[in-house]
Amino acid sequence: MTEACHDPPLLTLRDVGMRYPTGTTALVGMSLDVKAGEFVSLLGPSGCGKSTVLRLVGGLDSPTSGQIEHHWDAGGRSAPVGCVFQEPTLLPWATVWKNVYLPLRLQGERRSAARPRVDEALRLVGLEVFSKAYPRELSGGMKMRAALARALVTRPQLLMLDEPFAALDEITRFRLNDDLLALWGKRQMTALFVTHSVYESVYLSTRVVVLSQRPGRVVADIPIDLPFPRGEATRSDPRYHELCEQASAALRLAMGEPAAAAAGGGA
Ligand SMILES: Nc1ncnc2c1ncn2[C@@H]1O[C@H](COP(=O)(O)OP(=O)(O)OP(=O)(O)O)[C@@H](O)[C@H]1O
Repeated sequence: MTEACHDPPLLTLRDVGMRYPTGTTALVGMSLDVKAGEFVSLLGPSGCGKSTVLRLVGGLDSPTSGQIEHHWDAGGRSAPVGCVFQEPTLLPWATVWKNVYLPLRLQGERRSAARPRVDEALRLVGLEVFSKAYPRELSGGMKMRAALARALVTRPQLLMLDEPFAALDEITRFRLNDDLLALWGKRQMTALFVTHSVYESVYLSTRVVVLSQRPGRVVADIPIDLPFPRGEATRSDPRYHELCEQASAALRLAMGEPAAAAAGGGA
């Protein structure tokens, strides 16, 4: 998928700092490029500012220093960003179909015009037969699929995911990892994925970016050269384990542990 990358980067963070009005400095000197077609994971200790990066990129907050540049394609019908959070945050009183339709409805699109895109998003995540179900009738994994469909329905140029599978059991998580990668390949998307899991970050990504303890900044940028498609064979590939060790060592250093411990540690 790295072949799909081209210049200029879709997203550039240049020396970004973020100090909240409460006085907490979440980010200092954070620089990052994300090229079109990449799958970049942000890995870092709890509270280091990973979600803050997503908030800034999504325009929910403005950095207190530095710049964020986007090179969105302004001509097309696709939205700049789509977001998926750890909680699926579906409207409980609306069917799956209406939940997925919501972003288009908010853009003023009529139901009949939106139907093909909503149906397509549901098909992409394998929920087409549950379109009339209510969130309470879905499993945790299915709710997350619905949240993914809602993020995909606007065909975002950058899909941002904030620990989307953290609350799911391991089997469901592995399955959703594979489904997400299949979608990423099919849609030729660009993804920015926040996770605490070294294994998940290496499995999914073309690059793993490790952040320091708060205030967050990039301390390691690890290209993941595992071939696609990824699957069960990837998890037993010695190169996968080597890269997991490398990411794990970088994370331990980021957390202030000495290099010797970092070199020997697991995820
Ligand atoms: N709206 C806010 N107002 C004040 N402080 C905030 C706000 N949002 C986040 N913070 C603080 O900024 C720091 C970074 O938070 P952030 O949620 O970005 O970290 P994170 O790496 O995503 O954490 P986690 O991995 O635990 O989800 C934390 O100390 C947090 O308390």
